[in-house]
Amino acid sequence: MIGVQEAKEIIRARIEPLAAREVRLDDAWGCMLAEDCAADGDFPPFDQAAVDGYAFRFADIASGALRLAGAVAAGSRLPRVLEAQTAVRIFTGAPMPAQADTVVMQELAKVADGQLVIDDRQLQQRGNVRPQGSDIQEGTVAMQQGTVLSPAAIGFLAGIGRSAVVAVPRPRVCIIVTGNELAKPGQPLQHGQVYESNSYALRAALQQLQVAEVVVRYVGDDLSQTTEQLDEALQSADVVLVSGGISVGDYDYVNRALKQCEVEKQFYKVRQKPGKPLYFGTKGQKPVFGLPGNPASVLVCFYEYVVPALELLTQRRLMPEPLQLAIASQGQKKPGLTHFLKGYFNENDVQVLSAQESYRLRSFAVSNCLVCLPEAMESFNQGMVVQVQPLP
Ligand SMILES: Nc1nc2c(c(=O)[nH]1)N[C@H]1C(S)=C(S)[C@@H](COP(=O)(O)OP(=O)(O)OC[C@H]3O[C@@H](n4cnc5c(N)ncnc54)[C@H](O)[C@@H]3O)O[C@H]1N2
Ligand code: MOO
Repeated sequence: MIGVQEAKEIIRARIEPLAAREVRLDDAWGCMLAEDCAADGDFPPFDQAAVDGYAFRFADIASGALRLAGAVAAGSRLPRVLEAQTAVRIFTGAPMPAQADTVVMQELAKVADGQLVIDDRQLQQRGNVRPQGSDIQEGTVAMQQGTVLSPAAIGFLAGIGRSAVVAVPRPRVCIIVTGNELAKPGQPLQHGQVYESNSYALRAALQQLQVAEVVVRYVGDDLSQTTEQLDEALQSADVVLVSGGISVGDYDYVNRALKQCEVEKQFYKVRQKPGKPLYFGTKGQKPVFGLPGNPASVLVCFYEYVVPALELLTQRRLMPEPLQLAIASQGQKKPGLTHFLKGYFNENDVQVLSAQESYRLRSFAVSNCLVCLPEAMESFNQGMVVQVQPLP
């Protein structure tokens, strides 16, 4: 059995960032750009009217009245040339006619007897025009490698005509839920059954981090079923999480299925509570976690080991920074295992919650952090400073 730090170091050493690939813009939100994106043209692609009003040549105002001659709507594809001493009706986003260089807002102008009367003292040449290339010019870097694509970044890239980018993709995570005793929430329970909750907690935790695409598969306590589902998951997912079946019981088939699927064991069992029978292996580059099935063990192992793995795969920081805080109560602890306790912290201290057993989520459900008590510790006193991992 290995210690927590050693387990974390093995994960750090074995996981490589996901290879960048072409990602459709529709799927690229939250992904990290792996290329500099240069603009293929000028944007805006032509001089545009910035308001609804009238376009004309500024110099013509000095030479007398402007006659209204036609209109240009947004989307108009017919190139137009402005004749001398004329103005055209124009609308926001419409292409400026050649020769026109200024737009007056319709609220500050009127047309009388076919002639434009301007009442805008502030108006200057090129006023109310968005010049071609004023947002970005052809060949310039629109967005740099390493940028995490926000909704606005996705919109910006779409606006310069990109439909795909080379990016570190969102990992596809497959959760395999094992257990004959599991019933779906919402269905009546038979004797001996419990409600299946691990896939719900894991899916929600992954949704909250917004880094992964999640698929859930269910298997009974059966070696061939487990092997078959694991095999398919290894082919379609970037990360495989198995819930339960990793301990030493007669119906715990996950270890054998992992061997049959030629997953290379990197470690099994960690000196920690909860989650002692945690398994980590790799198939090629793909990480596989066997998460001990007790609901609190699954989630503790997710936050302590799977999230760091996702951070390595996606090259993004996902967990909040750990804190050092004074503990608000005293208590005992068995030496020889690192304990991860469900806690609640505020700016002053951290409270260790009751109901720490790994079969129950009651305290976890209202906690905001995990309190990490080191292996050698035997007891803790009020005021002792401990490491606290805030939950996302
Ligand atoms: N002889 C030993 N027995 C056990 C040991 C041990 O070292 N020696 N370790 C214990 C520890 S610690 C844990 S944690 C569990 C881990 O066991 P498994 O990973 O094989 O998990 P299961 O046996 O399948 O389930 C454990 C427990 O959790 C419930 N469970 C499982 N899946 C779900 C789910 N999706 N939703 C809700 N609840 C679930 C399951 O019904 C069991 O009660 O092993 C101990 N035993
Ligand atoms: O470690 Mo198990 O996770 O105690 O229940």
